[in-house]
Amino acid sequence: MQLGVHRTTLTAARLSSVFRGKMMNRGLQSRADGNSVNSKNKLTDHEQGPPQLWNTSKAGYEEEFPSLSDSVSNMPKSKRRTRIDMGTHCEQKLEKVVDNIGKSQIEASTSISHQDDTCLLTSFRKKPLPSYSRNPRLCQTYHEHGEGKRRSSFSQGTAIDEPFGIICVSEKKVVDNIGKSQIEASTSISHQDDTCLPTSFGKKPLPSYSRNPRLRQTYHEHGEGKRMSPFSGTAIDEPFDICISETEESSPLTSAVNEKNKLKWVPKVRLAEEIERHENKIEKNNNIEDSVGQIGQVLRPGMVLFKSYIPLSEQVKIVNRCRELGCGPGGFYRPGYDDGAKLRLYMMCLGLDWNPQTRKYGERRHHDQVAPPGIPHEFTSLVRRALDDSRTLIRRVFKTENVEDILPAISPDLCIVNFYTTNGRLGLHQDRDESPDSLLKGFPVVSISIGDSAEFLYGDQRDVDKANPVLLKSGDVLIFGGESRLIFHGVKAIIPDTAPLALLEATKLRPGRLNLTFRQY
Ligand SMILES: O=C(O)CCC(=O)C(=O)O
Ligand SMILES: [Fe+2]
Repeated sequence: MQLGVHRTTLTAARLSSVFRGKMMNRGLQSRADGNSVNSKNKLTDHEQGPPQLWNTSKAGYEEEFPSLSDSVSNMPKSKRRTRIDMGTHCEQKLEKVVDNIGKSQIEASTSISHQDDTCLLTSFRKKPLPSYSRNPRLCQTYHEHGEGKRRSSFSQGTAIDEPFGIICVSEKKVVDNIGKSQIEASTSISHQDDTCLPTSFGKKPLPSYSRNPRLRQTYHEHGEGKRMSPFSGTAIDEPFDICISETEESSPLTSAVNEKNKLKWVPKVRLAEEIERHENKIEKNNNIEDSVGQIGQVLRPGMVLFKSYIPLSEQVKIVNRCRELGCGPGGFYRPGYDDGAKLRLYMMCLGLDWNPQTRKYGERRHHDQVAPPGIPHEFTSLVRRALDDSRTLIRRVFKTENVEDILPAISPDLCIVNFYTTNGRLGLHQDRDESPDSLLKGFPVVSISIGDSAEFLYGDQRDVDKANPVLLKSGDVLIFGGESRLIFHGVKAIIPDTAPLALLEATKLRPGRLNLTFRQY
């Protein structure tokens, strides 16, 4: 296929010059200002050349995660009180429900809409509200409504049965009673499989989530998410745990939700089979099986896929290590933008910090100014091994010794760890925030997948319809460098219930996918 074309028409030297030409066209040549950390923050969109070529990354992410602010800004201000981004499909409509919560009635207007992620817009009048977190019925209703598109409005005296306990409010003010003090809370919950992301609290005395056992518990029951700091919208402690805790595991709510979700997963599993069929077509031309039975495919020059490359035992170690690192301060958090849009994944950086909003690297994490943990040694060895193997594969396929021109070697100094829950995804984008030198040399990105499979897309343009799908399963390693370094790529969907059972048993990894991308700045 693609490879055949390249193999017959492009020599390695020519590939290299074609590649260099492409990079120059992108305006990088004049900005090759070296590798130093000090130069890291110099790259801006503006500097990076014509917007039509470069203005893609953040836009790409956001396109996949439509901003809530548009719908909010069309509302009268008085109604913009609460925003809930559940990030899920909602298949049922929330009906008008009238209820008393404690002694006061509330008025809430809720609207959920999204394409396949759900955005729940809710506004509450400023009547004193007792805690929804103390009303178990609300919580249950919330879960029962599950996923999908919904629009609902609650009129005067409407009942919200509870869920909003860990409620999902982003654009302000839910007035609540917790214990004796009233709080004004602005929270953002956003989930795929039920994530709550409280974002900010007013200055009235407020028991912290982490200090309020009931809230805390609900928070964990709801799954995941990192809370955001009250003032800056940045992540604060209590990071997202990529594994299911023992308490959570035994929670009847968790099992009920999981059971229910399983039914919805069926069509996506079929999708996985379709992708696999497509993949087999590519494999016919480009497969090479090595001595230990690993399949290596050159998808295009500089782009190599190793199926089932990482043994299960090693996958287990990676999950455990990521969990350990990710549970610490500054661990997994859900990145967001000023306008309220959020990425549909959780992220943690190792080696260097990457700020998705500014798209800049730094030696300290943008959210807490602490240096991120280093890349564990065992991760670096795995990357080195995968790169060696891919270069061997390329040498064989291209029958050339100039493998450096096609896929340069790297010593990774940064790793972005993403965790996608089953509703996670990532819009088509280019990885182009590394140093100009790194990009110019085509230093590869080495990507490791663990957990549920992903429908990964890649192509020459930011166009989903023209992109090639490839299924990335647990243990697969994808490498793109050289001529393919600036390929558009993204994660269209996570295919639930596809992670190896043994991995789940050994790690208690949540439903979803762990992805690590290693790069050299
Ligand atoms: O999850 C993946 O496979 C891709 C991740 C990615 O593209 C990124 O982190 O830049
Ligand atoms: Fe990427």
